Amino acid sequence: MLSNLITLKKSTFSSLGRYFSIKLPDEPSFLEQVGLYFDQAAKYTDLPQGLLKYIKGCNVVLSVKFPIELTRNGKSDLHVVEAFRAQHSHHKLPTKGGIRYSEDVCQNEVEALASLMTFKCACVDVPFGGGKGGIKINHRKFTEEELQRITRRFTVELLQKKFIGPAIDVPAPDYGTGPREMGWIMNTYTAYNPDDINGHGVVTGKGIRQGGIRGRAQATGLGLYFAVRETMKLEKNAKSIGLSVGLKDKKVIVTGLGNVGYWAAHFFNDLGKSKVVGVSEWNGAVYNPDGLDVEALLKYKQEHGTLLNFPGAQNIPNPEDIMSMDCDILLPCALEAQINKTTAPKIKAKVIGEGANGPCTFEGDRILNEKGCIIVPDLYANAGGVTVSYFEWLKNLSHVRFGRMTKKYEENSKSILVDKLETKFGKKFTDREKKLIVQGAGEEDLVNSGLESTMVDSFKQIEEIKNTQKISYRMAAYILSIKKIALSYTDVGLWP
Ligand SMILES: NC(=O)C1=CN([C@@H]2O[C@H](COP(=O)(O)OP(=O)(O)OC[C@H]3O[C@@H](n4cnc5c(N)ncnc54)[C@H](OP(=O)(O)O)[C@@H]3O)[C@@H](O)[C@H]2O)C=CC1
Ligand SMILES: O=C(O)CCC(=O)C(=O)O
Repeated sequence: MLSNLITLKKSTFSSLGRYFSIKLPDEPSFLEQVGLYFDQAAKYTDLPQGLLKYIKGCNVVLSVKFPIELTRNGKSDLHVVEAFRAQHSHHKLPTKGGIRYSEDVCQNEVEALASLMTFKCACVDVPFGGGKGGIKINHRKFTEEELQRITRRFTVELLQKKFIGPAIDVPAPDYGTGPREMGWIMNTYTAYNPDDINGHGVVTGKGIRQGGIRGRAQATGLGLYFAVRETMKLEKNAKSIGLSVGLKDKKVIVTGLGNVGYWAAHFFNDLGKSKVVGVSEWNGAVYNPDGLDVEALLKYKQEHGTLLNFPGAQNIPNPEDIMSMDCDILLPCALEAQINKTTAPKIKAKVIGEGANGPCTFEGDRILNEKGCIIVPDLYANAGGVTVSYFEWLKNLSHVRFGRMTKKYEENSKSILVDKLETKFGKKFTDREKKLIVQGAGEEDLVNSGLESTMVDSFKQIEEIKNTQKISYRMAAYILSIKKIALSYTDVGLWP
């Protein structure tokens, strides 16, 4: 079956599913928007048109419909579930990308998201092709048991079509999914493939007990923090938007207090010493110009199911309105197209850090650039998640936790060094100093350091192209990615 799919590259299997994503009035679809960015960037390369066309298009898309038995109001009936998985590029394998649960899921959306995954992985040197999947459901309307049956059934559909496996295609969390869903997928895969010793590597973003990695949950938010931190470190950037260098005391608004949004808010507060003044959710937003207590806000959301009426904050009933409130940095961390032709002119932020995929439409991006905003683009800014997913996959293939073989050895040898230094200089370190110097790196330390180094190195590569060509960060990131993907094809040539 896989060989069939591969020979039918560039075709799609969806005659059944809804094709188009939510179309804003007068704006192209999500997939067309990614195509427009790609075409704009491609003009800065001297790559042949045929190769560019191949890199741009989505290789294969699987569209399935399957039945689930549901009981509603005491009556049992079949409910038909629609789901998709797109593999945009096989220039590196496995393909990689999240699975989202949302009522807006459609073929156009998963293709757009899968292509962003290809460019994202290339941008930060993560050796995967791009993939993305989605189940068209409102996860809030199903019980945990029903969600489990839907997830496991979709996994079986993927298995039957050879669309999943540690060497083929490796899903991860996205909007509406998390470690729980990844655990169900892994358990279903390993039940059908008990002889696959690398079975745990079939998904990333799993819970730690299921073979997940410490630091994955935080990774996208932390990566977003590193990305914006690097951008605001540069004096020329800060000057161009009339702000001081750095993140300290900058007013931040976050849309979506989910996995990406919460951790981004946490790190901007904690590490950046910024002030989170506004946060939105799908059913409302809250604003406080003196700063919100992010940890208390998350607890409030978990207890009340809403952010509204959070003590000391002003309610903003329409979540979209939060984007036009006063702030320096806006972090869109919910769904795509939030910043568009209508909302972009009202935005007061000078810096946009794209935690979500595709939060700015092509027109929204044009308007913000015209206003002089700095946009740290999705394909770089939210790449922390897939970077740490790569580390998790490596952990699963090597069957050992990072740091397990080295931590104690490092501690012993550094203790000897500290003792020698104390004897030589006749002075003692304090217990705290000693602990800091001696402690060996554990899994989370190594993950965070690998993530920071990835985000810093990629920023330098993007910055160099930006300066040479005098273009936006988005264009520079696309050019960087397109050139890397092209090289992986031209290095080996075409076969057969
Ligand atoms: N998870 C990851 O590692 C990565 C995710 N991304 C992207 O980040 C974005 C968010 O993903 P993730 O954080 O994982 O998803 P989550 O499901 O964890 O969080 C999304 C949050 O957005 C809220 N929300 C929904 N609609 C709106 C709205 N109209 N306005 C404001 N908030 C809204 C949701 O509310 P509620 O909880 O009530 O549903 C939820 O809290 C997506 O675009 C995803 O593709 C990108 C890279 C990696
Ligand atoms: O962690 C991954 O594999 C992918 C995360 C993701 O879906 C994304 O970056 O959009």
